[in-house]
Amino acid sequence: MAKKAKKTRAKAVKAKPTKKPRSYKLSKQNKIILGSLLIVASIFLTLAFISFYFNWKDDQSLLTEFGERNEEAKNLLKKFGAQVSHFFMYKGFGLTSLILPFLLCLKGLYMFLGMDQKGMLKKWIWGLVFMIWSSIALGFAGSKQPLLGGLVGYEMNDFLQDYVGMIGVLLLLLFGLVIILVRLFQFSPEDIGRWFKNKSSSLKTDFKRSPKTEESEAPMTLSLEPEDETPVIIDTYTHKEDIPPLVEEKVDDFEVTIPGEEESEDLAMEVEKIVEEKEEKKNIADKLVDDFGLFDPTLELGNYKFPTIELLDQHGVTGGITINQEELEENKTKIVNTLKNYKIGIAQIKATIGPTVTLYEIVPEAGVRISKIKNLEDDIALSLAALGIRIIAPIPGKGTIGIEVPNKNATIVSMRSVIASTKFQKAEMQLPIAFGKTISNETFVVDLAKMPHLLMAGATGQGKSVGLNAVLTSLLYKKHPAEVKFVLVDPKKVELTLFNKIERHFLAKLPDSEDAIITDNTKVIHTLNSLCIEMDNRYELLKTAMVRNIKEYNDKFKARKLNPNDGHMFLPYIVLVIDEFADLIMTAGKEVETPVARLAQLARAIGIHLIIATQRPSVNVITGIIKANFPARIAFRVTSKIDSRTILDASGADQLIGRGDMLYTQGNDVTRIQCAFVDTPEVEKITEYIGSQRAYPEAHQLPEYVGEDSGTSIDNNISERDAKFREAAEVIVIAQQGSASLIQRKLKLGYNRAGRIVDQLEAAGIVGPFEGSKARQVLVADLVALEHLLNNEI
Ligand SMILES: Nc1ncnc2c1ncn2[C@@H]1O[C@H](COP(=O)(O)OP(=O)(O)OP(=O)(O)O)[C@@H](O)[C@H]1O
Repeated sequence: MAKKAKKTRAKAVKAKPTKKPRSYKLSKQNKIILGSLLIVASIFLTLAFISFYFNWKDDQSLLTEFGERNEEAKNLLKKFGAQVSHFFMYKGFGLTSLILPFLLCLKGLYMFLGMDQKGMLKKWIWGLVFMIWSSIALGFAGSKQPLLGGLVGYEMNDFLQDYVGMIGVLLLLLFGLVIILVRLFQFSPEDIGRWFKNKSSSLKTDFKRSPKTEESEAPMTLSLEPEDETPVIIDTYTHKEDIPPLVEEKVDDFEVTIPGEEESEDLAMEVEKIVEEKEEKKNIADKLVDDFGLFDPTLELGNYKFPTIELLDQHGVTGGITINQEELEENKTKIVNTLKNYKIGIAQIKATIGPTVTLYEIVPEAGVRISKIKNLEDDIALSLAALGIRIIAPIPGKGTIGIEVPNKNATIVSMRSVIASTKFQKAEMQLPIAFGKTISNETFVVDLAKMPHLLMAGATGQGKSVGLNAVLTSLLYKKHPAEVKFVLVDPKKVELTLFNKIERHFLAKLPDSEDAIITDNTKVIHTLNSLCIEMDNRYELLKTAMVRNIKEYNDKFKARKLNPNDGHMFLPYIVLVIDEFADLIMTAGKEVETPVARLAQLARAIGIHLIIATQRPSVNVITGIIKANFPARIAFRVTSKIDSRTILDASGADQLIGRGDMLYTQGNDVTRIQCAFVDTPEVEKITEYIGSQRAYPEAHQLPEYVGEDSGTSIDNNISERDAKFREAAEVIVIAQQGSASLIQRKLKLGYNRAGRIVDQLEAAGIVGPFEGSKARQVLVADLVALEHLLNNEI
């Protein structure tokens, strides 16, 4: 109420005719009087100051005896002059105090002549700045002459010298000079050029001017007046008789000087300098960033602590790989001898020791065929009496042949060592993953966002689950809950359950589902379709933001260039992990394959990345379309060469030794890596550590997906009816035509779903049975009857 009353009062005030503000403008006469007073004062001060400069020592003693009439001051303006000058020159600004009477005189002249005083305040401000600057400059130049810079100049100079020294003061003064030249005198390098140009051209015209032209044409001179902000005036009058008398008050913006009789030949043209309008360089986004800083997505869980390295265990021996010299020598001799038996000479041999295998690089003698060595793989394996020998002939980009021989004592690469490695800690990647260590014992870190999806395969018990845990652990150690969300699909129901603890931090789920970790096949289909919707939504957001990928989008959002009121938000990466993909394909087939393929094809730019693991890498599981969209693949040990080819498009995975020994490819090169080992208790500790911290109110919500399969076929189960059942019934009853295509059109549904609804309508007794090409009969006459029927059902 009070507000309302206030508003009406405000309106009433508004409605009143606005009072004219009182004008404090001086009359012309008063302006002349005040102007002359200022001019007189300025002359008085100038004379007093100049006279003080020469007589100040003599008049010093009189300053305290102002009332004494017998004492006479030497100052031209006597005692008063001496007092005032002492105040301004001695105690004030020294010689530069003369600027003060100059400014007074300027103001007085403007008033006296009734000139437009626009810009006068600016002149005063800059005049005073100039006075202070020159007082310091004079104080600096002549510190022994107190009257040069006055007390102000002396003290300020002294103060500055204490802090920045002599050179510092000099530099500051130079900088001040530049400011004054630019702001007060509007000085710019072009001005000098223009001034010289004008000078020379006016000289030229002076010389060239003939008496005839003088009569007919008035010469134009350009003069630059920096201070005035009035537009350019071009005086184009050619005859002095034509010049109309100008009333000064009326032409506020113009300064026109009417030339006298003898000046008519030099009719001046003033060119006003145009002062560029100030450009507003900062837009709203920059201002918001200035005020609030960049948007910080992690702010909601600002106190979130990343898991510590102590949560991970040091497996196996500490202090890296131990080199067994004997083993090395033995293997070398065996390789050399075996090759010698087949008449292959070796020019050079070099060993690189890795955690599980040692790579022997050989350079064969000239003329040896590479294929010959490749064919000896089994023979070499036999002579070395070892499993898991792999021959790489030639090693890409090296021109040597590699023979990988497993070490007798494999070293476990613990997750702790790879997480603690500088390479991982300093990785500037969007989704960094530390897989393990390469054969040359380097930590292998890749960016999942660049892969952009990962296919993982390997026979049972070879390290897939550990590999998945390594991937998830890497992300947990590097990413804030606001930056990444996991969608975990685990048909085995046991592998990923530990991650339940971080549901409200890191997991994403469907709106109405209880468990964040998906174990049931129909839910998987819903989730995959929901992710497709999320993908489409995100593309829409990217389109409106006019960016090409999630990184650019988030950067733009952080820079506050996207308005949350328009639906924009910070987009976390979504990592979809599917364990036992074969199992899903076997049970759900196309319904799983289609959304997975769609996501794999399109989701890379909007930050949804897929990791799919399978035990059975057969072609009906890893179909062509999936394979084509998963360039990054990992193969743990598989049982056959065919499986190896299915995953890697190359053999080799069948030669691995298991227990985390894996091959990674992201295109052509295949890298052998020992996967980092992270045990279940470690994962438990990490998830507990994260889970015990403050979390979001709920897991990240994926968009709702209403499956076309909702509802069951013919049985009349009310609770399982499609959400659109009632609407569809109404459409059918109104149209009195029982066809699925009508429902499809009116309710914008898919064919399958519409068909299922018709089945449910039949079960409910609303439409009759299927009648071939004819539409079904509608058994309910009108909406009232329909209402009655449906209410009775309940
Ligand atoms: N990187 C590794 N380093 C050392 N040992 C490993 C590594 N990865 C796996 N292992 C060993 O192999 C065992 C089986 O690994 P894991 O459970 O990951 O196999 P899997 O491929 O997931 O099997 P399944 O498909 O049957 O679930 C582990 O218990 C562990 O002892």
